[in-house]
Amino acid sequence: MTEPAIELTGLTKRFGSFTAVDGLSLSVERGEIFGLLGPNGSGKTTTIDMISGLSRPTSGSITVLGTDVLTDPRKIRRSLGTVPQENALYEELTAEANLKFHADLFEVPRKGLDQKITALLELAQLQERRKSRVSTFSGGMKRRLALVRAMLHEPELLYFDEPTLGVDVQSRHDLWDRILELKARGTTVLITSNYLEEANALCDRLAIIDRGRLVALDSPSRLRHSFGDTVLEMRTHPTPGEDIVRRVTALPGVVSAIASDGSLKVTVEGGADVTGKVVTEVVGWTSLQEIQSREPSLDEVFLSLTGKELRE
Ligand SMILES: Nc1ncnc2c1ncn2[C@@H]1O[C@H](COP(=O)(O)OP(=O)(O)OP(=O)(O)O)[C@@H](O)[C@H]1O
Repeated sequence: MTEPAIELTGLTKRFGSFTAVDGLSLSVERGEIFGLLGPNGSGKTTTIDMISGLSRPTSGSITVLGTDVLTDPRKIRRSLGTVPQENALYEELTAEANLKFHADLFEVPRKGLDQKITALLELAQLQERRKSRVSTFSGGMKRRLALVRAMLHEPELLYFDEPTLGVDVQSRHDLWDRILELKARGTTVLITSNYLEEANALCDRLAIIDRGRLVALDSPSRLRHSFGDTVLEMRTHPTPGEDIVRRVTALPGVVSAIASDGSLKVTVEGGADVTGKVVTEVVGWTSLQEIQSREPSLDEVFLSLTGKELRE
């Protein structure tokens, strides 16, 4: 069996008496898109810095593509492509010059470089803008260029920090397609994101971390269903009081019930049977004007696990 792309065991980082990453153990399989999610300050960047060999753990171990990061951080940097949040492109240079500059930095052989740049600009859908200055690009175009620049030295593992932060909806979908294409070519992709819809659309598996600890790790769909099967959104008049919320919460199969502003949101497990009981209880106490049922969202799972919204 091939070893995982990344394996963290008991990874811990302390800054003085503050523990930023606290005994984190997980593995990222080769060829998957893996998302690291957590509220602000939960330890994502600190974890990535340790995986990239930029910062030393206080304790624990990290293996990347079979190599111990602590003994050979230079090797890791060569097998890792990184797309930082701020792109770090040279705005006054053309797209092509940016790629050539990076190729020199990573000692990419000159032979075949032009063809490689052409192929990457095609992947980024920027072939027509090869000779344009980056300062004339939209946010999405810059993000796509930064992505293919990180692929120049053909890394097996790509780290993408907040892939679509600050880009418009159309560009977001383009970027997602590019990332999925890289996965189809066999690249392992690690992303950090504050955007749950993105994590849902892209990731095979997600790790949710809070205060430096792993609180959940699974596929987006299994994470959603670990929280309940169905969310019932009910519009009522008047807003249900605490006593109704308590009664509904006590029903078998009810995971949670929250009342606010003329509505009651109930998460249930167990389908129509439970829904019927919830409705009977609610109509006994207040007037039910509308009911909708849907799948739980990742935001709700995240909130229930960490007590915080992901985007603050
Ligand atoms: N060099 C440092 N010295 C002291 N504390 C630090 C240092 N670097 C990070 N921290 C603290 O460690 C915690 C985790 O920070 P980190 O940047 O890893 O979080 P994050 O999950 O990446 O947050 P964000 O989503 O805001 O980028 C924070 O409380 C931060 O203040």
